[in-house]
Amino acid sequence: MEHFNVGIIGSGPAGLSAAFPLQAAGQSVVIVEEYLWGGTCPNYGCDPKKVLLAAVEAKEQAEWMQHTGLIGHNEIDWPALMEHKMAYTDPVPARKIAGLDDAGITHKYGHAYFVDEHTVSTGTETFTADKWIIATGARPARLSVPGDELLHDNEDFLNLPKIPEEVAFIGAGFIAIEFAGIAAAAGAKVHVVAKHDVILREFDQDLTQDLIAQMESKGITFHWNFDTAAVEETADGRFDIVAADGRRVTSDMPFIAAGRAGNTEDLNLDAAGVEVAGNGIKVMADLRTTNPNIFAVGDVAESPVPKLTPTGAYEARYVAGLLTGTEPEEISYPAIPTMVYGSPKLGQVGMSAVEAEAKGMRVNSIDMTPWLAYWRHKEPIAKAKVVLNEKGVIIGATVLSAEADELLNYFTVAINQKQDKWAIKHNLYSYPSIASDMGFFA
Ligand SMILES: Cc1cc2nc3c(=O)[nH]c(=O)nc-3n(C[C@H](O)[C@H](O)[C@H](O)COP(=O)(O)OP(=O)(O)OC[C@H]3O[C@@H](n4cnc5c(N)ncnc54)[C@H](O)[C@@H]3O)c2cc1C
Ligand SMILES: NC(=O)c1ccc[n+]([C@@H]2O[C@H](COP(=O)([O-])OP(=O)(O)OC[C@H]3O[C@@H](n4cnc5c(N)ncnc54)[C@H](O)[C@@H]3O)[C@@H](O)[C@H]2O)c1
Repeated sequence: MEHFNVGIIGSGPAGLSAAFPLQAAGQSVVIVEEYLWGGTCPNYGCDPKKVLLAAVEAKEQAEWMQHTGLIGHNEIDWPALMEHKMAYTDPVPARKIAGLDDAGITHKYGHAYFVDEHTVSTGTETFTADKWIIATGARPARLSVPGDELLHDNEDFLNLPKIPEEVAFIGAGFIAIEFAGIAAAAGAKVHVVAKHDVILREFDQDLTQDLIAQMESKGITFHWNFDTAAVEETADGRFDIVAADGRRVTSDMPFIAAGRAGNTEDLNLDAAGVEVAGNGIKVMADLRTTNPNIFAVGDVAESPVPKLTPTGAYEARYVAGLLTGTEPEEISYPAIPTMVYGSPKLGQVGMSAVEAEAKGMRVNSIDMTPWLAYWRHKEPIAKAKVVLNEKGVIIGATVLSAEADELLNYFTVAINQKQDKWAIKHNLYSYPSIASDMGFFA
């Protein structure tokens, strides 16, 4: 039986982000993966979504600029766009394995489960390690209603060979809003089936109203307060999502986008003394599980941060540092930007405007549509709400715009570096650009 200093279960952004620094620090490392090397984000999550979004963004920009220097109508050629996406995603697993080989990290393929607190098996091979890191990620949460098995998931959407004429997304969170925008731009008739009367409940509900209006203007239909009771196949081979009150949403392909559940069940955690809590694995302030020799990071860890690629990778690097003596006994997180890649994009970092207003703090609400960076594309909507403390230091920002992802990163740096308006103006940025407007916010 092979023995390692550290074993890692799962090769997503979290698992891989632990493996490399541990190996570089002289630890012997084994990493086990049961499906696609690289995990959710690069294979069937963030990255393929953003490849598809490139065509959506180009199409939208061209539409805004009709008769302002551009003429002619662009359409998304879905099969060609999918081929473009595959050219990015298909090589991912092999590239990840090559990276592990280059670093000399042992990698094993198979479903890993605990035999005891130091021993993990894939059924065909068994290894021991002094410490284990669980980085098994999450999967789509399912509905316990009749017909749930008829629903497709994020991986199916991101691999669709052709875009159906009519699609429906159950859920009103990140995935439903992002995929609805992509499907609508690709020519599908789109339904968003929302359990309540809000979307993206963790975001500014003033700006989500603008986002809803933008989505409706693209023909997306919202079905509010829709309590899904069943999914049924119709006589003509289509699918009905049926509400408890009898309403029906019919489409060619219904998708589930109702949150994610941590992959905890098939790990035989009891054998290792690891407890689950809520939607994942219970962790302490140093990301140790209830077994001090076993850690959990990323989507599967019930840590108090949004479940995103950067947060998972950050937790993994922290544990690697903790195990090699370079990190303290408690993790502390920097400001975490969250970004919904909708049409337009909506992102938030630091203190929200709602929280700031409740505390009587200063919030600058800014309409950026006349600003050069937005006006030149004729962007229909571009708004920011910026929270400043009593010293004029930016402590929070929410942005709604096609450019929100890049702008939010500058706010994130400003918040982490506690930049006041003088510090912000002390940076020189290429002009004119999204960044060169930073001085206007403080
Ligand atoms: C559609 C979609 C879009 C997203 N977009 C974004 C985005 O734009 N930005 C962002 O920051 N985040 C985004 N996310 C979230 C992001 O993908 C996750 O937060 C991130 O992948 C979590 O990394 P992880 O390593 O914890 O888990 P994962 O990436 O899920 O990796 C876990 C790995 O563990 C493997 N595994 C599980 N159980 C076992 C086992 N028993 N044995 C062996 N292997 C096992 C799995 O096969 C998987 O490869 C998106 C997610 C989805 C679904
Ligand atoms: N841009 C990004 O960073 C990004 C993009 C996609 C996914 N993600 C990650 O993946 C996670 C999963 O995305 P998601 O959109 O599935 O989840 P989510 O948590 O963002 O939203 C879940 C939605 O499903 C709804 N819902 C819950 N139970 C329901 C039910 N029984 N019937 C109908 N609706 C129900 C909720 O009201 C909510 O609107 C995100 O929370 C995020 O961590 C991130």
